Amino acid sequence: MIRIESVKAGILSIPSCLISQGICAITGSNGSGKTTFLKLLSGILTPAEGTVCINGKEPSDLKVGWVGEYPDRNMLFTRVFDELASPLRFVKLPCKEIEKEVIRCAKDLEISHLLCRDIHGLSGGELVLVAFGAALIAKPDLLILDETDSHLDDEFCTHLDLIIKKTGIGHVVFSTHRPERIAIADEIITLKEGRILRHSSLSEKGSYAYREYLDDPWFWRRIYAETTSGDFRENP
Ligand SMILES: Nc1ncnc2c1ncn2[C@@H]1O[C@H](COP(=O)(O)OP(=O)(O)OP(=O)(O)O)[C@@H](O)[C@H]1O
Repeated sequence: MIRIESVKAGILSIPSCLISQGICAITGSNGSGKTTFLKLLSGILTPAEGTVCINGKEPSDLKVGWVGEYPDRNMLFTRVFDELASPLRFVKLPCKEIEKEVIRCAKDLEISHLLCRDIHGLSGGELVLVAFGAALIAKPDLLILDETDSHLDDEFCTHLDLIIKKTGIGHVVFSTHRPERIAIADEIITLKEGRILRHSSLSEKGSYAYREYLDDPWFWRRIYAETTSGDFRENP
């Protein structure tokens, strides 16, 4: 559970907010505070007032994975293998174990063929997968995706969604400008000028009759199930 109480941080002003375990989408127009909100959850930004508590701990005490819109800007190594291995090398895991974990991670993400490649020659989608792998390999308590889907096509997003669903990470929080991406979310927070305009949850099934469909996760799951062979069919 993520618990935000009486927080003021940058543009954000949030009296109270609870986010259950699962996948949470953050939406809102440009400059509404989405990245600031994600920075607050990750511990990159400390609130000027109030508290943020995730599973009973402060964000700085958690393992957080972060994948941004331009993942190569945060990559430290040239070879894909080394980038994936870096979080494990930093915690001084034995070499044999690191190699095993990197190979497993690459296989899960279907990027084994990229392990020996230079990151500078990768496509945007491939870069996202490598950044995603480097975030996942450390088994984070919280995975944050900041507009990671901005430059990805639908098929690629579906691939990422299935991986996200399989990770079993307690909290995944992502920001997006693409309404259909809400299909994967269990909760949606819509920000406006640093305030929470709406906070919807899948557990409120049937409560959307008078709301805008674009904010309704059930609406997008139904569309998703009707238009793909994805594995969210059981939900709508
Ligand atoms: N370090 C900072 N110093 C001053 N203002 C900031 C800082 N970081 C963000 N802001 C401002 O806070 C507001 C919200 O920014 P933020 O990046 O959180 O919005 P966003 O919803 O992610 O926007 P976008 O969709 O355009 O990426 C913006 O007006 C931005 O200029």
